[in-house]
Amino acid sequence: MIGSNNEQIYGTSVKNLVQSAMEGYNGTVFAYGQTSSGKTYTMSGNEQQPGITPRAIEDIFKYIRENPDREFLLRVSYLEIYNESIRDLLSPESNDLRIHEDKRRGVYVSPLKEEIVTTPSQVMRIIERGDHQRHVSSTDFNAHSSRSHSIFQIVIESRDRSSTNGSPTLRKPIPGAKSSLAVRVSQLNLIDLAGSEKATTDVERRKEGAFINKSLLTLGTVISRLTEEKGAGHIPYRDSKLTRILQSSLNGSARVSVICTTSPSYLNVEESHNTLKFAARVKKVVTRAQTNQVMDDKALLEKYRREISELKAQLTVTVSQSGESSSPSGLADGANGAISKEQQAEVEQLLETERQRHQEEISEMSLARNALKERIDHLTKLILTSQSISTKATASESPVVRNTVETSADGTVFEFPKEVEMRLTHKDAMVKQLQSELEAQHEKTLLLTAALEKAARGESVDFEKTLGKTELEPRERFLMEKRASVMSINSLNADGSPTDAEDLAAILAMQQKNGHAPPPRDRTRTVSGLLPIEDGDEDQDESLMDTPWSRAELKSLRQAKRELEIVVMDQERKIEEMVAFEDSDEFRNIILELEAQREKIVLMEEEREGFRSTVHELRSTIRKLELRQQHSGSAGAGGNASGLPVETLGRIKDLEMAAQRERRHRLEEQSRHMGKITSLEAELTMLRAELSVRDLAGY
Ligand SMILES: Nc1ncnc2c1ncn2[C@@H]1O[C@H](COP(=O)(O)OP(=O)(O)OP(=O)(O)O)[C@@H](O)[C@H]1O
Repeated sequence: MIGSNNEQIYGTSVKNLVQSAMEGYNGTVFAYGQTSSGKTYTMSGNEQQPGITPRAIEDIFKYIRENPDREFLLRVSYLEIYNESIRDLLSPESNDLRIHEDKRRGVYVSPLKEEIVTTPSQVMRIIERGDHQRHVSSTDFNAHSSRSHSIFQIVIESRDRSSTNGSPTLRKPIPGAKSSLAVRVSQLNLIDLAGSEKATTDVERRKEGAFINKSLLTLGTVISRLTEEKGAGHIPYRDSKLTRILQSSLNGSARVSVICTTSPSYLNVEESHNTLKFAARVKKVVTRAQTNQVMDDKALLEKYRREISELKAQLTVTVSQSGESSSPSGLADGANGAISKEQQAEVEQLLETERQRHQEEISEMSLARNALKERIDHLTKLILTSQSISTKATASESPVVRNTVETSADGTVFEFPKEVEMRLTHKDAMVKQLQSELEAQHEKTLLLTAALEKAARGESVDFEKTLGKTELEPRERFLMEKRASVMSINSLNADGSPTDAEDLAAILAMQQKNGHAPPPRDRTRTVSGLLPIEDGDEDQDESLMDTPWSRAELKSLRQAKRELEIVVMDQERKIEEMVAFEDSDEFRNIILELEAQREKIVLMEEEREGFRSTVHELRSTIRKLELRQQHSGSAGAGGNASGLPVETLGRIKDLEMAAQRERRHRLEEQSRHMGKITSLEAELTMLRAELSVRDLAGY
């Protein structure tokens, strides 16, 4: 249709076919026409005008939503026929896949990769991935010409939900009634054929053209034979890979829709005429499509359903067994009557062995139970029902479980549950808070050091005030706050983040191996207390993701989280060590001694002051005596040069010498005290250095 829009084409030629495919009829849609006439535009379209493929996918999921009485399983594959060889576009390393034929399935190709899909966006991502692998090149007419035939196939399996009744194995099989558990399997093929051009200058293109022409020529012949009035004789399906693959669709058992595209250009009138002739022939092909009921175990849906019910039955058995295992053993009863001590010890030994065996059995069963649950969840997620699709849609709209989507360098799309990210952010905040508290503590230590240095220099320091400054909160409260911080981190662990004591122990062991300080002895107890192992944590994480989750990515997130926990523990340890050091007798003794020294210095200062005033007094006495002597000398009295009596002079000399001796003694004493303060200070510095080295080694 020239200039027609994709919505119109889909509505008139494809919508009903998709509906039939959902009801169990095979369906094939292909776009046929010369190069650059709009085949790819019709099949894929663009954002403004989505083509047949995205519209069909939307309708498939809409159908599932609107049919609550059936359950579905969707598988997709994407193939390409290039130069008469078949490649799997979802497994690009594949080369020339073989075509199989059997009575039941007819002619088919087994793709290397068939993906089970649960959302429309997942299907579109798969198509995008396959498109990157397609053979596209520039022709004389089209810069992005498809050089291959592409076949996007959706296998739709469905079954009546009432026939499963939630638990198919509980139903009694009705002898001979095969169809009671019948599954409908249909295929929807969406095919974008390559265009052909008559002439090209490029050798490679000429070879491609020959193959493309061969396939399309055979397609034309097959269609012609199918419409011959006398009834088809030999139909050359085998003459090309394309007709071979389409054999099941073209032989009348499927619904087929052919979209013929023509170029509006006058220059292409001949090709357009050929296309229209092809379209006219195709219109005459009569098909008698019928639904495909599958009764054997080839149907995946049936297989999954059966597997789920078997697993559920196993789970029930495991649960009841574990219940029995955990019930107390009857061995203890009646064994205590009149038995000897040895017998009693033997019974106790037996009980202990029995208890251990039960414990092991219980843990094995719980592992098996988790594995079963996981498999059931996985299979149930793959089976689509109207309810599961709506739940998915609601979940993706919900702001609480919205996922963070990231695309890696190779284009892989990862979806991270927002909750996991939030937990990590919380932990970051906690670690930051602890770090700032550590810094505050460090500042307090600096204040104390400065005060001690001042005291050592002989300056007066108000220790009460300094200590008051550094102890704004009582020590007990400080410790309690630390513990509260750590406990709130633990509670984050407990609310679903998976922790694994063994992994943690391995990380700690690695740290020790790398020469880092081992955790304190009682730390092992704290570790297990800090990191409780929650049964079913993994399940919980799995349940956070209703989209495919990269296990490796999850593992590295868990690892990062555990490393953060270790950092937090180390910080707690450092804080405790610091506080313990400040609480220690060693630290207190140093402070007391410094105080005593300071008091001694103050006393010495006072004494020195006393001496100074004595000397001053003596000097003034001497001065007075000298003046008096001068006065009496002028009055004619005899005596020595100073005019003072000899005893007085001797006494003054003695006093002066005693003062000198005392001064020397005080100075010596003072320097001795100073020496002691310096050595104490050195000792304190050494202790601090040792503490810092231990802290560093702790990282
Ligand atoms: N109905 C249409 N409306 C608007 N643009 C169209 C329409 N059909 C085709 N085009 C444009 O024409 C160009 C060629 O179309 P397209 O690539 O779909 O051709 P093709 O038949 O797939 O070619 P080839 O066989 O070489 O792959 C594209 O740029 C496409 O966007």
